[in-house]
Amino acid sequence: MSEKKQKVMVGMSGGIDSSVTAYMLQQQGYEVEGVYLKLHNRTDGYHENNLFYIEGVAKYLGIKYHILDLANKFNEEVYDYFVNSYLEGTTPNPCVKCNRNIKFGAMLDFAKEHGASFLATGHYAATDGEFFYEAEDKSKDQSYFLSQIRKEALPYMMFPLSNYKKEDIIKLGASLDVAYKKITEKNESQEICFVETVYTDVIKKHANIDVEGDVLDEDGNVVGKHKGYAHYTIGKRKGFTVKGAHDPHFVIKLNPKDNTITVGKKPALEINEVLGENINMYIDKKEFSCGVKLRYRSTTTPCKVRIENDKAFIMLEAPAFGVASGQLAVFYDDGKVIGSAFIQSAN
Ligand SMILES: Nc1ncnc2c1ncn2[C@@H]1O[C@H](COP(=O)(O)OP(=O)(O)OP(=O)(O)O)[C@@H](O)[C@H]1O
Repeated sequence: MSEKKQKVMVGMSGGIDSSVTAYMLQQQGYEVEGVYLKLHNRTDGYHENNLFYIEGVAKYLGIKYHILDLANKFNEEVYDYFVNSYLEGTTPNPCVKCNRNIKFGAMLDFAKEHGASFLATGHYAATDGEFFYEAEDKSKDQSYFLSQIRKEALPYMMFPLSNYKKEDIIKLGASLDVAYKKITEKNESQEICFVETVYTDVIKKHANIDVEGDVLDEDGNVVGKHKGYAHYTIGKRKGFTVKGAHDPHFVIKLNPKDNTITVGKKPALEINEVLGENINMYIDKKEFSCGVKLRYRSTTTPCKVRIENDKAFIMLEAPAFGVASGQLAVFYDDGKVIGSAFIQSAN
Protein backbone atom coordinates (compact mmCIF):
# COMPACT_ATOMS: atom_id res chain seq x y z
CA MET A 1 0.00 0.00 0.00
CA SER A 2 1.40 3.42 -0.91
CA GLU A 3 2.13 5.85 1.91
CA LYS A 4 -0.23 8.82 2.27
CA LYS A 5 1.32 11.99 0.89
CA GLN A 6 2.19 14.74 3.35
CA LYS A 7 0.10 17.84 2.89
CA VAL A 8 1.68 21.27 2.35
CA MET A 9 -0.37 24.45 2.47
CA VAL A 10 1.05 27.09 0.12
CA GLY A 11 0.39 30.77 0.73
CA MET A 12 -0.67 31.89 -2.75
CA SER A 13 -0.69 35.56 -3.70
CA GLY A 14 -1.28 35.23 -7.44
CA GLY A 15 2.38 36.16 -8.03
CA ILE A 16 5.00 34.06 -9.81
CA ASP A 17 6.98 33.08 -6.71
CA SER A 18 4.17 31.39 -4.83
CA SER A 19 2.75 29.91 -8.03
CA VAL A 20 6.07 28.22 -8.82
CA THR A 21 6.40 27.20 -5.16
CA ALA A 22 3.16 25.23 -5.45
CA TYR A 23 4.38 23.57 -8.65
CA MET A 24 7.73 22.59 -7.14
CA LEU A 25 6.20 21.02 -4.07
CA GLN A 26 3.78 19.01 -6.16
CA GLN A 27 6.73 17.81 -8.24
CA GLN A 28 8.45 16.78 -5.01
CA GLY A 29 5.50 14.51 -4.21
CA TYR A 30 3.56 16.54 -1.65
CA GLU A 31 -0.18 16.94 -1.60
CA VAL A 32 -0.49 20.68 -2.21
CA GLU A 33 -3.32 22.99 -1.21
CA GLY A 34 -3.31 26.76 -1.58
CA VAL A 35 -4.57 29.56 0.61
CA TYR A 36 -5.12 33.16 -0.46
CA LEU A 37 -5.27 35.76 2.31
CA LYS A 38 -7.53 38.74 1.92
CA LEU A 39 -5.52 41.38 3.73
CA HIS A 40 -6.46 44.73 2.27
CA ASN A 41 -8.35 46.13 -0.70
CA ARG A 42 -5.69 48.38 -2.15
CA THR A 43 -7.53 49.04 -5.39
CA ASP A 44 -10.92 48.15 -6.81
CA GLY A 45 -10.94 44.54 -7.97
CA TYR A 46 -7.66 43.80 -6.16
CA HIS A 47 -8.72 40.40 -4.80
CA GLU A 48 -10.61 39.40 -7.93
CA ASN A 49 -7.51 40.10 -9.98
CA ASN A 50 -5.23 38.03 -7.72
CA LEU A 51 -7.77 35.22 -7.55
CA PHE A 52 -7.97 35.10 -11.33
CA TYR A 53 -4.29 34.12 -11.46
CA ILE A 54 -4.57 31.71 -8.53
CA GLU A 55 -7.54 30.02 -10.16
CA GLY A 56 -5.49 29.44 -13.35
CA VAL A 57 -2.59 27.91 -11.42
CA ALA A 58 -4.88 25.77 -9.25
CA LYS A 59 -6.59 24.41 -12.35
CA TYR A 60 -3.30 23.59 -14.04
CA LEU A 61 -1.97 21.82 -10.95
CA GLY A 62 -5.34 20.28 -10.10
CA ILE A 63 -5.20 21.57 -6.53
CA LYS A 64 -7.73 22.96 -4.12
CA TYR A 65 -7.38 26.46 -2.71
CA HIS A 66 -8.94 28.33 0.18
CA ILE A 67 -9.68 32.01 0.74
CA LEU A 68 -9.01 33.27 4.23
CA ASP A 69 -10.24 36.73 5.18
CA LEU A 70 -7.80 38.26 7.66
CA ALA A 71 -8.57 41.87 6.78
CA ASN A 72 -9.52 42.93 10.33
CA LYS A 73 -6.47 41.37 11.91
CA PHE A 74 -4.22 42.84 9.20
CA ASN A 75 -5.79 46.25 9.66
CA GLU A 76 -5.22 46.25 13.41
CA GLU A 77 -1.81 44.61 13.57
CA VAL A 78 -0.12 45.80 10.40
CA TYR A 79 -1.89 48.74 8.77
CA ASP A 80 -2.71 50.78 11.89
CA TYR A 81 0.77 50.12 13.26
CA PHE A 82 2.21 51.39 9.96
CA VAL A 83 0.22 54.64 9.99
CA ASN A 84 0.71 55.28 13.71
CA SER A 85 4.46 54.67 13.54
CA TYR A 86 4.97 57.34 10.90
CA LEU A 87 2.79 59.75 12.86
CA GLU A 88 4.91 59.02 15.95
CA GLY A 89 8.07 59.81 13.98
CA THR A 90 9.41 56.25 13.69
CA THR A 91 9.94 54.11 10.57
CA PRO A 92 7.73 51.01 10.67
CA ASN A 93 8.40 47.65 9.11
CA PRO A 94 4.96 46.27 8.21
CA CYS A 95 6.28 43.14 6.46
CA VAL A 96 7.99 42.04 9.66
CA LYS A 97 4.74 42.40 11.62
CA CYS A 98 2.78 40.65 8.88
CA ASN A 99 5.16 37.72 8.74
CA ARG A 100 5.03 37.22 12.50
CA ASN A 101 1.32 37.70 13.11
CA ILE A 102 -0.43 37.09 9.81
CA LYS A 103 1.48 34.80 7.45
CA PHE A 104 3.31 32.70 10.01
CA GLY A 105 0.75 33.36 12.74
CA ALA A 106 -2.86 33.13 11.55
CA MET A 107 -2.09 31.51 8.17
CA LEU A 108 0.04 28.87 9.88
CA ASP A 109 -2.80 28.12 12.33
CA PHE A 110 -5.12 27.74 9.34
CA ALA A 111 -2.70 25.34 7.64
CA LYS A 112 -2.46 23.18 10.77
CA GLU A 113 -6.24 23.16 11.22
CA HIS A 114 -6.51 21.83 7.67
CA GLY A 115 -4.17 18.95 8.32
CA ALA A 116 -1.08 20.37 6.65
CA SER A 117 2.31 19.24 7.93
CA PHE A 118 3.97 22.33 6.45
CA LEU A 119 3.28 25.86 5.32
CA ALA A 120 5.23 27.01 2.26
CA THR A 121 5.67 30.46 0.74
CA GLY A 122 7.64 31.96 -2.11
CA HIS A 123 9.92 33.92 0.20
CA TYR A 124 13.58 34.06 -0.76
CA ALA A 125 15.15 32.64 2.40
CA ALA A 126 16.03 29.21 3.74
CA THR A 127 15.20 27.28 6.89
CA ASP A 128 16.22 23.98 8.44
CA GLY A 129 13.33 24.06 10.90
CA GLU A 130 15.50 25.59 13.60
CA PHE A 131 16.94 28.74 12.03
CA PHE A 132 16.49 31.00 9.03
CA TYR A 133 19.28 31.53 6.56
CA GLU A 134 19.88 34.05 3.82
CA ALA A 135 18.73 32.96 0.38
CA GLU A 136 21.19 31.94 -2.29
CA ASP A 137 20.09 34.98 -4.33
CA LYS A 138 21.38 37.72 -2.01
CA SER A 139 19.75 40.45 -4.08
CA LYS A 140 16.33 38.94 -3.26
CA ASP A 141 17.05 37.69 0.25
CA GLN A 142 14.10 38.26 2.63
CA SER A 143 15.52 36.77 5.82
CA TYR A 144 15.55 40.24 7.42
CA PHE A 145 11.74 40.32 7.21
CA LEU A 146 11.32 36.86 8.73
CA SER A 147 13.44 37.49 11.79
CA GLN A 148 10.56 38.18 14.20
CA ILE A 149 8.74 34.92 13.47
CA ARG A 150 8.25 32.81 16.57
CA LYS A 151 10.76 29.98 17.02
CA GLU A 152 7.86 27.51 17.37
CA ALA A 153 6.72 28.24 13.80
CA LEU A 154 10.00 27.27 12.16
CA PRO A 155 9.55 23.49 12.04
CA TYR A 156 6.46 23.99 9.86
CA MET A 157 8.00 26.31 7.33
CA MET A 158 9.22 25.59 3.82
CA PHE A 159 10.82 27.95 1.31
CA PRO A 160 11.32 25.96 -1.87
CA LEU A 161 12.83 28.95 -3.71
CA SER A 162 15.77 29.29 -1.33
CA ASN A 163 18.36 28.11 -3.86
CA TYR A 164 16.99 29.86 -6.92
CA LYS A 165 17.42 33.20 -8.57
CA LYS A 166 14.30 35.18 -9.35
CA GLU A 167 15.04 35.10 -13.08
CA ASP A 168 15.15 31.27 -12.99
CA ILE A 169 11.75 31.20 -11.32
CA ILE A 170 10.31 33.49 -13.98
CA LYS A 171 11.83 31.32 -16.73
CA LEU A 172 10.52 28.13 -15.18
CA GLY A 173 7.08 29.68 -14.67
CA ALA A 174 6.88 30.92 -18.25
CA SER A 175 7.72 27.43 -19.54
CA LEU A 176 4.98 25.65 -17.58
CA ASP A 177 1.60 26.74 -18.81
CA VAL A 178 -0.31 29.71 -20.11
CA ALA A 179 -1.71 30.35 -16.60
CA TYR A 180 1.87 30.87 -15.40
CA LYS A 181 2.91 32.79 -18.47
CA LYS A 182 0.18 35.34 -17.79
CA ILE A 183 1.56 35.86 -14.29
CA THR A 184 5.06 36.49 -15.60
CA GLU A 185 3.64 39.14 -17.90
CA LYS A 186 2.00 41.21 -15.17
CA ASN A 187 3.79 43.82 -13.10
CA GLU A 188 5.94 42.70 -10.16
CA SER A 189 4.26 43.24 -6.82
CA GLN A 190 4.93 46.37 -4.74
CA GLU A 191 7.55 46.50 -2.04
CA ILE A 192 4.86 47.05 0.61
CA CYS A 193 1.75 45.30 -0.63
CA PHE A 194 -0.75 47.98 0.44
CA VAL A 195 1.30 50.97 -0.73
CA GLU A 196 0.46 51.80 -4.32
CA THR A 197 3.05 54.54 -4.88
CA VAL A 198 4.61 56.27 -1.86
CA TYR A 199 3.93 55.70 1.83
CA THR A 200 2.88 59.31 2.40
CA ASP A 201 -0.21 58.77 0.21
CA VAL A 202 -1.37 56.17 2.74
CA ILE A 203 -0.66 58.39 5.76
CA LYS A 204 -2.48 61.30 4.11
CA LYS A 205 -5.72 59.31 4.23
CA HIS A 206 -5.55 59.49 8.02
CA ALA A 207 -3.89 62.77 8.93
CA ASN A 208 -2.94 66.09 7.45
CA ILE A 209 0.80 65.73 7.15
CA ASP A 210 1.35 68.73 4.87
CA VAL A 211 2.01 71.16 7.69
CA GLU A 212 5.11 73.29 7.22
CA GLY A 213 7.54 73.28 10.14
CA ASP A 214 10.99 74.41 11.23
CA VAL A 215 14.25 72.68 10.44
CA LEU A 216 16.60 72.74 13.46
CA ASP A 217 20.33 72.27 13.70
CA GLU A 218 21.81 70.04 16.41
CA ASP A 219 21.81 72.97 18.87
CA GLY A 220 18.11 73.62 18.32
CA ASN A 221 18.53 76.75 16.17
CA VAL A 222 15.99 77.25 13.39
CA VAL A 223 17.90 76.95 10.11
CA GLY A 224 15.17 76.28 7.52
CA LYS A 225 11.72 74.94 6.62
CA HIS A 226 10.28 71.50 5.87
CA LYS A 227 6.92 70.36 4.52
CA GLY A 228 5.71 68.27 7.50
CA TYR A 229 7.74 65.83 9.61
CA ALA A 230 5.95 62.68 8.40
CA HIS A 231 7.44 63.23 4.94
CA TYR A 232 10.91 62.42 6.27
CA THR A 233 12.84 59.44 7.54
CA ILE A 234 16.25 59.34 9.21
CA GLY A 235 19.05 59.90 6.72
CA LYS A 236 16.93 61.73 4.16
CA ARG A 237 18.74 64.67 2.58
CA LYS A 238 16.17 66.28 0.31
CA GLY A 239 12.89 68.17 0.50
CA PHE A 240 13.86 70.73 3.19
CA THR A 241 15.87 73.93 3.25
CA VAL A 242 18.95 74.81 5.30
CA LYS A 243 19.95 78.47 5.09
CA GLY A 244 23.46 79.06 3.74
CA ALA A 245 24.41 75.36 3.73
CA HIS A 246 27.20 74.28 1.38
CA ASP A 247 27.52 70.66 2.52
CA PRO A 248 24.68 68.15 2.35
CA HIS A 249 22.49 67.94 5.45
CA PHE A 250 20.68 64.82 6.59
CA VAL A 251 17.67 64.27 8.82
CA ILE A 252 18.93 62.97 12.14
CA LYS A 253 15.77 63.29 14.25
CA LEU A 254 12.02 63.72 13.79
CA ASN A 255 10.15 65.66 16.46
CA PRO A 256 6.41 65.03 16.02
CA LYS A 257 5.43 66.99 19.15
CA ASP A 258 6.36 70.36 17.64
CA ASN A 259 6.55 69.32 13.97
CA THR A 260 10.25 70.05 13.68
CA ILE A 261 13.03 68.00 12.18
CA THR A 262 16.67 68.08 13.27
CA VAL A 263 19.35 67.93 10.61
CA GLY A 264 23.12 67.61 10.61
CA LYS A 265 26.08 66.82 8.40
CA LYS A 266 27.11 63.22 7.67
CA PRO A 267 29.10 62.68 10.92
CA ALA A 268 25.93 63.48 12.89
CA LEU A 269 24.33 60.33 11.45
CA GLU A 270 27.05 58.13 12.93
CA ILE A 271 25.78 55.51 15.37
CA ASN A 272 27.84 53.33 17.71
CA GLU A 273 25.24 51.93 20.10
CA VAL A 274 21.73 50.68 19.48
CA LEU A 275 19.02 49.76 21.95
CA GLY A 276 16.58 47.10 20.71
CA GLU A 277 13.25 46.04 22.18
CA ASN A 278 10.75 43.23 21.54
CA ILE A 279 13.53 40.75 21.02
CA ASN A 280 12.93 37.49 19.21
CA MET A 281 15.82 35.10 19.66
CA TYR A 282 16.61 31.71 18.14
CA ILE A 283 19.58 31.13 20.46
CA ASP A 284 19.66 31.13 24.26
CA LYS A 285 22.92 32.99 24.80
CA LYS A 286 22.63 36.32 26.60
CA GLU A 287 25.94 37.72 25.39
CA PHE A 288 27.41 37.11 21.98
CA SER A 289 29.29 38.63 19.03
CA CYS A 290 27.68 38.66 15.60
CA GLY A 291 26.92 40.78 12.55
CA VAL A 292 23.91 43.07 12.66
CA LYS A 293 21.82 44.50 9.85
CA LEU A 294 20.17 47.73 10.91
CA ARG A 295 18.02 48.04 7.82
CA TYR A 296 17.06 45.89 4.89
CA ARG A 297 19.78 45.90 2.24
CA SER A 298 22.45 47.25 4.58
CA THR A 299 25.66 45.33 5.01
CA THR A 300 26.21 43.58 8.34
CA THR A 301 28.14 45.48 10.98
CA PRO A 302 30.17 43.50 13.53
CA CYS A 303 28.84 44.00 17.06
CA LYS A 304 28.59 42.69 20.60
CA VAL A 305 25.12 42.05 21.97
CA ARG A 306 23.88 41.77 25.53
CA ILE A 307 20.31 40.58 26.11
CA GLU A 308 18.54 41.71 29.27
CA ASN A 309 14.87 40.94 29.78
CA ASP A 310 13.17 42.03 26.55
CA LYS A 311 15.97 44.37 25.48
CA ALA A 312 19.10 44.04 23.36
CA PHE A 313 22.07 46.32 24.02
CA ILE A 314 24.04 46.41 20.79
CA MET A 315 27.58 47.82 20.74
CA LEU A 316 28.74 48.31 17.16
CA GLU A 317 32.38 47.57 16.35
CA ALA A 318 32.28 49.87 13.34
CA PRO A 319 29.98 52.89 13.06
CA ALA A 320 26.69 52.71 11.18
CA PHE A 321 24.95 55.67 9.54
CA GLY A 322 21.32 56.67 9.42
CA VAL A 323 19.74 54.20 11.82
CA ALA A 324 15.97 54.64 12.19
CA SER A 325 13.89 53.77 15.26
CA GLY A 326 11.21 51.26 14.33
CA GLN A 327 13.37 49.29 11.91
CA LEU A 328 14.82 45.91 12.83
CA ALA A 329 18.24 45.06 14.14
CA VAL A 330 18.73 41.54 12.79
CA PHE A 331 21.55 39.42 14.20
CA TYR A 332 23.42 37.20 11.74
CA ASP A 333 26.01 34.51 12.33
CA ASP A 334 27.34 34.39 8.76
CA GLY A 335 24.18 33.72 6.78
CA LYS A 336 22.22 32.38 9.76
CA VAL A 337 19.63 34.56 11.51
CA ILE A 338 20.08 34.15 15.25
CA GLY A 339 17.55 36.75 16.39
CA SER A 340 16.27 40.29 16.06
CA ALA A 341 14.94 43.30 17.94
CA PHE A 342 13.08 46.46 16.98
CA ILE A 343 15.35 49.50 17.16
CA GLN A 344 14.17 51.72 19.98
CA SER A 345 16.99 54.25 19.97
CA ALA A 346 20.47 54.70 18.58
CA ASN A 347 23.36 57.01 19.39
N1 LIG B 1 -2.30 37.50 0.02
C1 LIG B 1 -1.53 36.43 0.22
N2 LIG B 1 -2.08 35.24 0.53
C2 LIG B 1 -1.32 34.14 0.76
N3 LIG B 1 0.01 34.16 0.72
C3 LIG B 1 0.62 35.31 0.41
C4 LIG B 1 -0.10 36.50 0.15
N4 LIG B 1 0.79 37.49 -0.11
C5 LIG B 1 2.02 36.93 -0.04
N5 LIG B 1 1.93 35.62 0.28
C6 LIG B 1 3.03 34.64 0.46
O1 LIG B 1 4.20 35.30 0.94
C7 LIG B 1 5.27 35.18 -0.01
C8 LIG B 1 6.13 36.41 -0.03
O2 LIG B 1 5.33 37.54 -0.21
P1 LIG B 1 5.84 38.82 -0.97
O3 LIG B 1 4.83 39.87 -0.75
O4 LIG B 1 7.24 39.05 -0.63
O5 LIG B 1 5.60 38.34 -2.45
P2 LIG B 1 6.41 38.21 -3.77
O6 LIG B 1 7.88 38.08 -3.58
O7 LIG B 1 5.90 39.22 -4.68
O8 LIG B 1 5.87 36.74 -4.15
P3 LIG B 1 4.77 36.34 -5.19
O9 LIG B 1 5.49 36.41 -6.51
O10 LIG B 1 4.39 34.96 -4.80
O11 LIG B 1 3.67 37.36 -5.04
C9 LIG B 1 4.57 34.90 -1.33
O12 LIG B 1 5.41 34.23 -2.24
C10 LIG B 1 3.40 34.05 -0.89
O13 LIG B 1 3.80 32.70 -0.69
